Amino acid sequence: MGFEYALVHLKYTIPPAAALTFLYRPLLTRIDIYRVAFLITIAVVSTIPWDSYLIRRKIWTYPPSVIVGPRLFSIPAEEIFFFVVQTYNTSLLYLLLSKPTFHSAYLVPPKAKVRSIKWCQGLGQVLLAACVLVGAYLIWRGNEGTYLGLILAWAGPFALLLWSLSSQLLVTLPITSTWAPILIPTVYLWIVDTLALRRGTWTIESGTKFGIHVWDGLEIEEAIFFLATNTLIVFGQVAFDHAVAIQLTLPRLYPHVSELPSPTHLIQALLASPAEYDEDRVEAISQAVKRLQEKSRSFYLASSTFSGRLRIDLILLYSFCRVADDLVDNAKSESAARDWIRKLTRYLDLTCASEEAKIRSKQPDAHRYSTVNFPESARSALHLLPTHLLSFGPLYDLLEGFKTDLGFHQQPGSLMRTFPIATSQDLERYAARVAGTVAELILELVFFHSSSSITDKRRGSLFRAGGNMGIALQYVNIARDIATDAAIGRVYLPTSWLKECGMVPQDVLEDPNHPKIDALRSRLLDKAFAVYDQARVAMAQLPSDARSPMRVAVESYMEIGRVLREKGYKVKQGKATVSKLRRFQVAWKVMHEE
Ligand SMILES: CC(C)=CCC/C(C)=C/CC/C(C)=C/CC/C(C)=C/[C@@H]1[C@@H](COP(=O)(O)OP(=O)(O)O)[C@]1(C)CC/C=C(\C)CC/C=C(\C)CCC=C(C)C
Repeated sequence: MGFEYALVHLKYTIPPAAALTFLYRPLLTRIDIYRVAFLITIAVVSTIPWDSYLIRRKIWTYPPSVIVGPRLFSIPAEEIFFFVVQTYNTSLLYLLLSKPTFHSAYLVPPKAKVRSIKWCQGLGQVLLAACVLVGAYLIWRGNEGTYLGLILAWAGPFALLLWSLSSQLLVTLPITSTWAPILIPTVYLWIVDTLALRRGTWTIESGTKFGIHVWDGLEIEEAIFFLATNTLIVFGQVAFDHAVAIQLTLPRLYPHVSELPSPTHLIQALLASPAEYDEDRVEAISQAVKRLQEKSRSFYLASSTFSGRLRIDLILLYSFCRVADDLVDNAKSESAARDWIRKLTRYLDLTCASEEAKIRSKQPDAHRYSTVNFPESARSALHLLPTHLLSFGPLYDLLEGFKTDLGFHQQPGSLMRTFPIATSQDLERYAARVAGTVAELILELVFFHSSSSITDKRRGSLFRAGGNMGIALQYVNIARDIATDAAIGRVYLPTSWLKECGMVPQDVLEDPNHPKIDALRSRLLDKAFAVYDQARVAMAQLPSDARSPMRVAVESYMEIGRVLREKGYKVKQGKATVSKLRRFQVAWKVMHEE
């Protein structure tokens, strides 16, 4: 009896497990626990017969003096623990690194890459099938190829199966979701293995190995073993994400998705023919994520903390708001902008009419109308707005808010500009319309998708607080954009505030960085933080599954306001920016506060 193998765990496998648990804990959901437990079970069950065979054939051995004693099918308890802890560590690293990845966007290959992806998929299948055959041959031949043969013949079929089911994602996902979680633990375990072999904690017997070393002390078979097992774990996790993404993204095929889908349902989803997918929906979701990633780093980061269908619907809501705002903002003239608002209103009218008539088959009139009246790049954002879950009131109010922006346009033939934000009340009304409404829409999605029930009274108070929070965010937005808004002839600082400093809106257009304007920016930020401080208390009443992600969304935007209050902040494309590291720190702090 000895503790040498147990010490390997104490020194090298348990500390990373503890560190990864600490890092991932605030993001951990029930489905994460389920998937890790599921994979550990498969790893243990599939490895026991194989490992037991290896030990009985004395391909690898453990001197009795290094293990505590208990064995299962000849496998020391420490070894069984190894299967568990390795699967746990690699899975958690995968979950951590792939958190920002939105798997729904990868279900259909980009049209330009279809051929090269198909080629990679085929090549992968050929290589993995070749591994299985080579493995079988080496076992049949016996002697020094036996250990490698046993690794290839055991891991190869699992890898081939998982690759065949999920290569579409494995080929297209960012390497942070594939190669990184495979290679980081593999190299780490190579180092641990080298140390253990050198100390004699476990021994690979000669006669069944090639005797080739990757580096001094690391047998080629051991290197391949750890690479193969980590590959299987990551392939398994990707296949899980793939199956869940198919279910979540395609409500027509999967109207109801269980929070913890059974293995049968997961396999059925993976086996569903891609020909059945709603390709337009997948394509539109990919466009929406791209739009979010390009246009709002704060909400993009926040979106990765939401899960399930709520995450998809929030991204679709963002996409609609962004497209509508851009159509109006980028219009060449006031009348063109007014025309976009009229068209957007008409589109909502038609959608609302079909919603009321319970025509869910893609609202034919609205669809036809958008095809004729909107640019192609905007259409999918309109079509996929989850109107069946939203009230139309806030959507119309949002468009009403955009009308305020039209007040800034210069009248044709006149040098005079008008400035519609005359008082603090005008500012508040404007912010309530363009951002309070957005908060209401977000909350409707949260309430719909949440698993916990919530009373009407609480809903009402959350809507009120949410509306105020939207106002706070909009104040921050205005404080950040004083210079960029001035460049397009807009001044959202109330004219009455400017007057108190002896200024008129025209002065802001001419010199948006004037010291007096800095003072007004501070005044606006004080107002923003006062509203935020009051509204924030209500966030504790949000459904528990959405509470932290909602806090991340709010805090990462309010952080822009905190940056603006600091001297010498960094400006990118005319706007104050929050560094990536700082945004992560904010999200991290919020998630840990729970
Ligand atoms: C996580 C995720 C994907 C969230 C989606 C959030 C969403 C739907 C945002 C809509 C953004 C948008 C384009 C709206 C159009 C009107 C507009 C411009 C509003 C301003 C947003 C700023 O976006 P951005 O900086 O990209 O804009 P510009 O570059 O200046 O064009 C706003 C500042 C409004 C944002 C308001 C909210 C997100 C509401 C916040 C309130 C809550 C989350 C509720 C909190 C709940 C309680 C109970 C307090």
